[in-house]
Amino acid sequence: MKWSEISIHTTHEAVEAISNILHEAGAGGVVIEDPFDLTKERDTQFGEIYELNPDDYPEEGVVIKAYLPVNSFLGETVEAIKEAVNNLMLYNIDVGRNKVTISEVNEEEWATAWKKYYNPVKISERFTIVPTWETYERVSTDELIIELDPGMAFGTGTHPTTVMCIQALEKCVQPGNTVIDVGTGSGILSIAAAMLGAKSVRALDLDPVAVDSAKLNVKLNKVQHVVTVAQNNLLDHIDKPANVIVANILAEIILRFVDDAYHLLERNGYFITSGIIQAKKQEVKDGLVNAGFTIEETLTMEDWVAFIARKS
Ligand SMILES: C[S@@+](CC[C@H](N)C(=O)[O-])C[C@H]1O[C@@H](n2cnc3c(N)ncnc32)[C@H](O)[C@@H]1O
Repeated sequence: MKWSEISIHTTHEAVEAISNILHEAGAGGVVIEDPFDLTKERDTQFGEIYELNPDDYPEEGVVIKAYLPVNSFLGETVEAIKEAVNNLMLYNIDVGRNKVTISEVNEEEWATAWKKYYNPVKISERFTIVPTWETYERVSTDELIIELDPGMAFGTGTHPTTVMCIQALEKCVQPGNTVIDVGTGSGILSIAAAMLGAKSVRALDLDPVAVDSAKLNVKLNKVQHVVTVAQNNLLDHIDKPANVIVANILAEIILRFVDDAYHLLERNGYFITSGIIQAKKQEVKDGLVNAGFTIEETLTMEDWVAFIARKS
């Protein structure tokens, strides 16, 4: 298996939390390079003093390194790590420089390197995701094919959190529905909703890279007459009601807008939430129920959880 090294330059204060995030993201081994180690008295069990190479250590702060398997959702894993580290600021943890670098495959190569691990994949009853650079023959007449060039945005379609959202959309979206996709990334969920017959879909993301990528993929799949893509923070300033709201974002972020989602939904509307790790399952469930939702279904895949909640 091929590994990619992720390195995060941060503070002593954030070491434990970031190490946990890396472990949760599936990192194989975490290495901490702390300049304090250079000045510590050290000797081996045989009494020899051994030396560390100062070039391996940062002048200030700490560098945490971890190794991630190179697979079709390496991009998503790195994005999710960055997002989780940024979120530490919400808990008043000083993350310092918070400089994230990826090596082994460098950043430019990385944009294309993962392509060879990314093939057409059937991810639900009806949907198959096909990378733009692959040719694919439709297997059955009712198969829905999403062509995708995720670039550097999250959403190759193969990540468990995305797969569960698409499966949930298949159950919830009725022809003629209006849909809002919060944190659209590559636009994949909005495209899926349009292909399921939604009459209008709003695809929102805070990250301009995601907005550009979603616009490109929406055109590629010829659903631009249904899907509008815009830069937006969660549901801020959105006032048109919807039948379905879908959000594949981290638990902490979902909890910030459950009330907004409840108010924007039509009666009997669905709120599909994903991106939730097992440890946060109960907290999100409580948040949804407290806002007034009924949990219709809980989906799980690997260590991830998704909810289909309904406004009655
Ligand atoms: C895990 S990705 C999901 C991408 C895609 N929807 C999928 O399911 O594959 C989460 C996305 O949420 C976006 N995001 C994070 N915080 C946000 C916010 N406050 N408002 C809007 N989008 C946000 C990120 O930029 C990222 O593209």
